[in-house]
Amino acid sequence: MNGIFITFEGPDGAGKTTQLKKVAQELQKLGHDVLVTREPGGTGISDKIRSIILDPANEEMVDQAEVLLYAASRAQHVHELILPALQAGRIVLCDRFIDASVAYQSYGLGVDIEMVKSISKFASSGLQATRTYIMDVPVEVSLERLNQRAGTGDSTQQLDRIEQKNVAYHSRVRAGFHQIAADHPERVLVIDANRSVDQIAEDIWQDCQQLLEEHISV
Ligand SMILES: Nc1ncnc2c1ncn2[C@@H]1O[C@H](COP(=O)(O)OP(=O)(O)OP(=O)(O)O)[C@@H](O)[C@H]1O
Ligand SMILES: Cc1cn([C@H]2C[C@H](O)[C@@H](COP(=O)(O)O)O2)c(=O)[nH]c1=O
Repeated sequence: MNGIFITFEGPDGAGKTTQLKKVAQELQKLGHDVLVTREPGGTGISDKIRSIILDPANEEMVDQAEVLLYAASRAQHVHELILPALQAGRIVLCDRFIDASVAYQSYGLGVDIEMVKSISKFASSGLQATRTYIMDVPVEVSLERLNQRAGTGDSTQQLDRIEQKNVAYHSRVRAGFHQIAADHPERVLVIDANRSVDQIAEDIWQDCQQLLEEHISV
């Protein structure tokens, strides 16, 4: 496969989308063919599944259904969109991927980690990111950012079913991301996201340039 697969992870409201867009702009300026996508979502079917998962009205959703719905969304996303893009040599920037299932469903909800990994591996046919940036901020900071964003009155930015969970849950998720980074130092870079947008972008872009040098022969 010729393309490069880069994922952005971290707690809700950490600033993933903001940074992903900046990286996409820089890459496009250099003439790279970039695909920006997200999980859950990215395809018609995956987006329909996303709306079921995140709907605050679905409060009775059991953990098993949650794991499988994320996996179903991922399966469609990987096979319909991501793999063809990578095969075509594109750079794929994805807002969340398998690490989110491990952090949220295993560390957050307590679902068996080997089960979550195994279901995710099946869904993605073993696809793994080349590089993952974990945006790390204290939970109070990320939740404050989300609350501020929700306060803008834009109905698409209201807190979803996962974002509405309590601080203890979000703290377990953050700790989960730290553990994932410790388990995969060759792939994962933890970024201090409790800084200005530009400072964070500078760190990520520096690493990205190195990644490009390693993966793209000129
Ligand atoms: N470094 C930063 N400092 C302060 N505010 C920020 C920073 N980065 C992003 N924000 C703001 O915080 C909010 C959340 O940012 P963003 O949507 O990028 O986060 P996210 O991690 O993608 O969120 P979600 O988990 O909902 O996808 C937005 O209102 C954004 O403008
Ligand atoms: C892929 C994936 C995501 N989640 C959670 C993380 C977030 O709370 C939402 C997605 O919303 P975002 O605004 O697009 O970040 O879903 C999860 O729990 N498990 C997953 O596998």
